[in-house]
Amino acid sequence: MKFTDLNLSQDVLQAISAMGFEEPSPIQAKAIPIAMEHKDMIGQAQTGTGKTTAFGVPLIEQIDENREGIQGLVLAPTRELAIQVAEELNRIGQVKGVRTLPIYGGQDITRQIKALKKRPQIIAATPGRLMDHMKRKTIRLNQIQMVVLDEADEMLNMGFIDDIETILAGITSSYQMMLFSATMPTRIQSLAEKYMNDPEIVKVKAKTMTVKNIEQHYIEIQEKRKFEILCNLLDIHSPERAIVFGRTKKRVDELVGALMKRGYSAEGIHGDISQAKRNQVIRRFKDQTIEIMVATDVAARGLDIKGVSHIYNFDIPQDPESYVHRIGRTGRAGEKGQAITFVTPREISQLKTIEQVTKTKIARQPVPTVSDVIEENKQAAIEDIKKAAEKGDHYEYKQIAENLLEDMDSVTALAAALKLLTKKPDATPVTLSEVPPIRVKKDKGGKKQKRRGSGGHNRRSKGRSRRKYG
Ligand SMILES: Nc1ncnc2c1ncn2[C@@H]1O[C@H](COP(=O)(O)OP(=O)(O)OP(=O)(O)O)[C@@H](O)[C@H]1O
Ligand SMILES: [Mg+2]
Repeated sequence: MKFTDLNLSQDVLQAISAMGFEEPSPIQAKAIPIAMEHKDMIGQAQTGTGKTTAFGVPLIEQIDENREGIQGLVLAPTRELAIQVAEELNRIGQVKGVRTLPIYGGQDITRQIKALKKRPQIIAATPGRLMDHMKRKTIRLNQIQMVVLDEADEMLNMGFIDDIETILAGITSSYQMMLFSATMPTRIQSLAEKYMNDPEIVKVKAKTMTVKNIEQHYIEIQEKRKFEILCNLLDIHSPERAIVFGRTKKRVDELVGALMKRGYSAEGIHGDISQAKRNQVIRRFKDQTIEIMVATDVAARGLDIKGVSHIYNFDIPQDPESYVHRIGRTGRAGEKGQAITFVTPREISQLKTIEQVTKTKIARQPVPTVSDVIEENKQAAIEDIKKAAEKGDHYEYKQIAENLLEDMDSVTALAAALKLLTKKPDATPVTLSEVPPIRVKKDKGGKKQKRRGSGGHNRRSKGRSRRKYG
């Protein structure tokens, strides 16, 4: 199957080819023709398999670029995702001249109002900020023809459902609705169908919910040993880019501090960090100024960052869906990735639930020791020497080396040099607060505790909080 088989306009084909996509991914091949027939649909495919373009192409195709008014609306659960989706839609719409504006909390609203005057045809928004604009009448939803809920199961979860209903009720035109996610629990799917008109379910079937090119392991470990072991793993793996997921905002802050103390380049993202700072962290993570991003679940969904080679679940995720999305930040678009989850002895049943629901076997891995780290560092020192020897710019050391070898044999000299070159694990003392264990109790109706809030930030739960989001 080729993109040219999908009945697309020259403008969109040209944009897709400029994006470097050679052929449609399975979800794109399945979903695009159905969406182009103006049908409501629920699209489900694994993480990192191109769902954004699967809804982006039909969205752009159906926009009349010469008409005023917002015709397309994409809702996303976090600000970073709204920004990212807008970027991708702008790429797809580039040749056709379709403009998408991200609308999200934490950014100066007058700046957004100014940008809205340039008449984007699509907005990619977080619900909270969109509702602000609806109240101020700076965004009108009387021309909407297409609504997409990206991360639909999350958007229809307890924390967002009222906002979604308010937004949908504010749309006065008739529209096509598309829902996308890598996960779609049955409960949410039946709820979703209430908002849609006889939707087509478009699923890319796979044996497991998680992507097969992600190697998955867990390490059973006591709470207080987690940090040492994380450092050992980071030293052994030397990840290109890694995301470390922690359970709470405080946890994330403490982990960033502790990692920095040990000399790692890490920064954090969660809901209490200013949006400007959050955007900066993502930027610095993308350009590799920092190698480690520590995050709450605010970064679990949808984010597409090239070169994320490792995911560390410092704290086990609250539910199987969260696990799928967190580890799905690696192994995207056919790349390989590794995911490691720390499990305390009392959390083993939690791990079993994740394995059952995701139909995945997560292999147990022994706890890496300091001698594993030293072994790895020795190898690294040898590699460094080999590289330096190949480079050949050590002329001025040759005479000293020869002098040295008059006093001792070459093996002794080299062994001593290797010992000096081998990095010692950093043992700078750090302390982390204990986190309370997760509770997976359900309330009487079997529903999740209600989460409230907007734009993926400051989402406070009423009463007992069950799930802490950034
Ligand atoms: N047809 C294609 N050919 C090659 N690469 C593609 C194609 N479509 C999308 N991609 C790339 O694949 C990556 C993942 O795409 P995308 O973010 O849309 O995945 P997703 O299915 O939405 O994942 P998630 O469930 O995590 O949100 C992106 O970097 C995107 O540029
Ligand atoms: Mg996505």
